[in-house]
Amino acid sequence: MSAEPPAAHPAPTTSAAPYDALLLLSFGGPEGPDDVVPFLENVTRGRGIPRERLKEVGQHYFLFGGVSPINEQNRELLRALREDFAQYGLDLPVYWGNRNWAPYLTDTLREMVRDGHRRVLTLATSAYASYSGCRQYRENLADALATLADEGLEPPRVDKIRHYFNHPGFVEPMVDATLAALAELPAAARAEAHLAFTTHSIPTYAADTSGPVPVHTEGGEGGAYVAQHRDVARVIVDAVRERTGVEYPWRLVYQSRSGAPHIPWLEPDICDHLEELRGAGVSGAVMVPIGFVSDHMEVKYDLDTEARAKAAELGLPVTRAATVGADPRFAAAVRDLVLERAATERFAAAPTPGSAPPERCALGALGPSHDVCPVGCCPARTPRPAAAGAE
Ligand SMILES: CC1=C(CCC(=O)O)c2cc3nc(cc4[nH]c(cc5[nH]c(cc1n2)c(C)c5CCC(=O)O)c(CCC(=O)O)c4C)C(CCC(=O)O)=C3C
Ligand SMILES: [Fe+2]
Repeated sequence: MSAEPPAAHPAPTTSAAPYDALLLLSFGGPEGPDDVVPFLENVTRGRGIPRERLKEVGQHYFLFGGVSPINEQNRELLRALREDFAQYGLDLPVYWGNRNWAPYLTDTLREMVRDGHRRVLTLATSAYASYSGCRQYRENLADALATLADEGLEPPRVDKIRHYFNHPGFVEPMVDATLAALAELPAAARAEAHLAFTTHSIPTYAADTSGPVPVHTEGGEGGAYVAQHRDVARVIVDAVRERTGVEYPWRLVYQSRSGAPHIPWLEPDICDHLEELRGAGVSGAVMVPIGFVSDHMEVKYDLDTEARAKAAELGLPVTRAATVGADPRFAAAVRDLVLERAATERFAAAPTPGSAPPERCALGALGPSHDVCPVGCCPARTPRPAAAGAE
C-alpha cells in the first residue's frame, strides 16, 4: 500500500479561541414547594401578569411536588456537553446560570470572572428569535455584567451563539421523536393523523417585531418567530414523508398563553386546535413541541396534563413527541456552533489569504441565522440595555 497523500486541507481545528468558556444560560425552575412562589415572583417581576394566572401556574408546579424538571434537564445537558467536548478534544469549560432561579446568572458570571475567564460564549436554551427567547436573555446578561462592574470586577466580553432552530443537530432528533410518537398512535388512528407543532404563544406585537427586520403585519404572522417555527415544521414534515411515504397534514399551534386577556397572543391554542381536529373527523394527532429544548413544565403540564386531558375528553387519540433534551446529536451541534463562531471571530480579527469563514450548517429555507443581533432586533416594549448584540 502506498503512503497516505498529504492532506489537501489542514486538519479541522478544535480550538475555541478566542473564547475561553461556554455559558449555558437557561430559565431556571423551582426545586421544591417552598421555591414556587419566589420563583414566580422572579419570573413575573414588572411583567403585568394577572394574579389569577399566577395562582393557576403555581398549581401546575404544586401538582409536580413544586419541582420543575428544567434544572435536572439542564444538568443532563451540561453532562452531555462536557462529555462531547472531552471526546472531541474541545478544551472549553462549561458553566451554567439561570434567569429566574439558582444557580443565578450573576453568581455564575462572577465565578467565571474569578476563574479568570475573559471571553465568554453563551448558549441560551431557546432556539428561536423573540423578545422572551433572545433579547430578554441579553438584557439579563447586561444586568449581570453591570452588577459585576459595580462590585469592582472587570466584566468579561460576552457573545451569544446564533439561533439554532434549523441546525440539523436540533432538528434531526425531533424528526426521530415525531416518527416515534406516530408509531405510538394506534394503527387505525395513524393513517389520517395530523401533526400539531406547538410552541410558546407570545403577544402578537412581539411576534410581529421578532427578528432583525420588523415586519409590521396584523395578527402575529409577520416576524421571525413564526417564520422560523414554520420552517422547522416544514423540514420535519418533509423528513417524515421521506421515511414513511406519508405527507401528514400539519399546523403550527400555540400553548402556555399568559398576560391580560385584552392583549392578543398567537393562536390557535393547542386545546382549541384538538377540538377543531375532532370536529373535522381527524383520526388522531401527534403534538410536536418544536418550540422547546427540553421536556420542562410547559411540556409536562400544558401538553402532557392539560392537552392530553382535553384529547381524552374529546375521544381523540394523541401522542406527544419528545424534545431534544440532552440528545448527543444536540451536544454535537453545540460543539459545531461553538467552533463555527470561534472560527468566524478569528477570521474577522485576522483574515489570512486563502482562508475563508467557516461553513454554517442549516436546514430549511431560511438559512443560518445572524451571529450578532443588530440594533433593534426583537425590541423590548421599554428599551433597556442588552449585551451580546450590536448596540
Ligand atoms: C417564548 C417563550 C419561551 C420559550 C423560550 C425559552 O425557553 O426561553 C418560554 C419558556 C419558558 N417559560 C417558562 C415559565 C414561565 N413563563 C411565563 C411567562 C411567559 N413566558 C413567555 C414566553 C416564553 N416562555 C411570555 C411572553 C410570558 C409572559 C410574561 C413575560 O413576558 O415574561 C411564566 C409566568 C406565568 C405564566 O403566565 O405562565 C412562567 C412560570 C419556562 C420554565 C418551565 C419550567 O419551569 O419547567 C420556560 C422554559
Ligand atoms: Fe414562559
